[in-house]
Amino acid sequence: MNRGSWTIEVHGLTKVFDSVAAVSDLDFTVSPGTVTAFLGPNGAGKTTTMRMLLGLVTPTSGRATIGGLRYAELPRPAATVGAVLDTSGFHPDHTARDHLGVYARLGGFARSRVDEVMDLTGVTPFARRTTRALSTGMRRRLHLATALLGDPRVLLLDEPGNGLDPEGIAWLRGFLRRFAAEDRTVLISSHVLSEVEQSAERVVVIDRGRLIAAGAVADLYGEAAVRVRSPQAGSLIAVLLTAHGGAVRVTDLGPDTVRVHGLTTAAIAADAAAHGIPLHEITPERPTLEQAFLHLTGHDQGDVS
Ligand SMILES: Nc1ncnc2c1ncn2[C@@H]1O[C@H](COP(=O)(O)OP(=O)(O)OP(=O)(O)O)[C@@H](O)[C@H]1O
Repeated sequence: MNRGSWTIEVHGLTKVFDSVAAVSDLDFTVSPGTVTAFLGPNGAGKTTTMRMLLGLVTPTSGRATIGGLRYAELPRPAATVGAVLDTSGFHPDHTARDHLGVYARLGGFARSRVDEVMDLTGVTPFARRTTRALSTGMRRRLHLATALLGDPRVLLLDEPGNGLDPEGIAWLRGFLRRFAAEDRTVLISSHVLSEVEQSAERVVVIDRGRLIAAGAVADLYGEAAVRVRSPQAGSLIAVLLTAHGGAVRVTDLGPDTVRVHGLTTAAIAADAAAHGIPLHEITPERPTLEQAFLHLTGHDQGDVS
């Protein structure tokens, strides 16, 4: 299978419900081999976009394709795309294993997949419990197991970390990374940014149905800064500005503390040492993804650096 064959492509995608534009002229791609996070505040249009990718909602205009085809055009959609969009829908009297057996039959998947996906997702220890007796985290795992029955090349998960404890989140992170490393395509929506920060390498950020940013997680952070505390902060500023001119920007944070933009910690420390200026603190700073996100979506209170 050639790389890129299961790329998700969204072009000019728009969905208007009555008078509400849930998704507006959205463009992005999600490539195989990486975990991509789909970020946006509540109501941003993430679920609607995923539903359009799965053919559950008809776009008002534009295209949402997987491997160049609309979901309904895929030769074996259930074996190509695994998805967890909502977490209801278990028969309460079925055991976890029964549930997977039913879905394996419905999807035409080998019975052996039931045990395989239970092992993959950690469902095996509660395989014999009825679904009504499962905790939220267990239900999450069972939904994921169901989505994996067809050994899909593409995985779409809506808020997959919801209801998972820290151990579950760490497990999910590792699972998604391993899954993507097999050159599979993974798109996970979230508004819990700290979760995504560690599991996704790429992000697509939307707000009010519109694309805000798309790219590598690292690129979202913007300019790094260095916090410096020195009893001779004034002298240090003079030295830095003389040596580096317009490349440097300095903000006062207090009588002896400044934030320096445009220089590394090593460069600042070297200049300070060369001029005999003592440093009591020198700390690289970068906005958290949370701050970058709030900044990008215009919901912040100002400075993100
Ligand atoms: N079936 C529908 N009918 C009318 N409006 C809808 C429908 N589905 C979604 N919307 C509206 O579309 C907008 C986007 O909703 P959507 O569920 O896609 O956002 P989301 O980013 O997934 O949000 P959340 O993080 O809260 O799940 C919201 O204003 C929502 O009220």
